[in-house]
Amino acid sequence: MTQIAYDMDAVGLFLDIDGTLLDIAAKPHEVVVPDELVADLAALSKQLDGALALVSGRTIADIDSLFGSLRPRASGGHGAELRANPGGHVELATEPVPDTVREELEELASRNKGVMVEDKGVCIAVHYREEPTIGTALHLELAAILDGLGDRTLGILPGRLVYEIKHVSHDKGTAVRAFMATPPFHGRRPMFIGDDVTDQAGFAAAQAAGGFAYSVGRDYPGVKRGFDTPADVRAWIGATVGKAEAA
Ligand SMILES: O=P(O)(O)OC[C@H]1O[C@H](O[C@H]2O[C@H](CO)[C@@H](O)[C@H](O)[C@H]2O)[C@H](O)[C@@H](O)[C@@H]1O
Repeated sequence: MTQIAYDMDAVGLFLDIDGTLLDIAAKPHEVVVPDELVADLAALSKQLDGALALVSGRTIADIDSLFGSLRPRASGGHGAELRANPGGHVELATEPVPDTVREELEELASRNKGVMVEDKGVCIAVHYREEPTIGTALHLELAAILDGLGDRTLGILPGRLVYEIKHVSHDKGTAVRAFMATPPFHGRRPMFIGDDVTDQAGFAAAQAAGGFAYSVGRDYPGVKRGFDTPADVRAWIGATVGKAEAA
């Protein structure tokens, strides 16, 4: 199901990855990126004069490892990394998470079965997909770690059976604003498509700039449910590209 009937010509498109473009997998490296999706994203980016960016909690290096030749405009690490031009320089908007935090998280994972730490440098994901029932207790432990270190620049962002330890100064909203300030996005209407709590800053930034927000598979206040599944998003991208090619 797709609820988007907007003329894409003047849009700057921001796409989340996990749960939006890609089906959720048991482990981060087990996601499947269809070849057709890579080709369709390249065609759609061209159709939008380059005004398409992937905006993810993953690092840009990880995005590149998944999307092969695409090397898209992108933000990684929840706004901490920005690549303004395809295949270009990756700018870091924040410092890496301090080693003291990293060490505490590794120690926590070592004594909690089912907790997996994904160290992304600028942020750290603490996954608990293998033990979904421990979410509340894990959040309390993470909050205690950050309180103990007294570092108010870091916060906890909940995602899909994951807590992201990240700098509070940057998120998907800061990434959208940074892209919208420069070509080829400047002067277009932002459209953000995402599925997760972590996408809410992106939804809000797009709407605040006079644009659109569409959710995938879940409802968020003030956001239109655009799609039921990532397969629907992929089909919509394919159809949008197809329509342009047929015109
Ligand atoms: O902002 P996104 O592009 O949606 O990325 C969010 C996080 O995605 C990955 O974790 C999530 O997807 C995994 C694969 O489906 C799944 O196994 C995990 O449970 C999810 O939390 C990624 O590992 C994180 O680094 C991203 O922040």
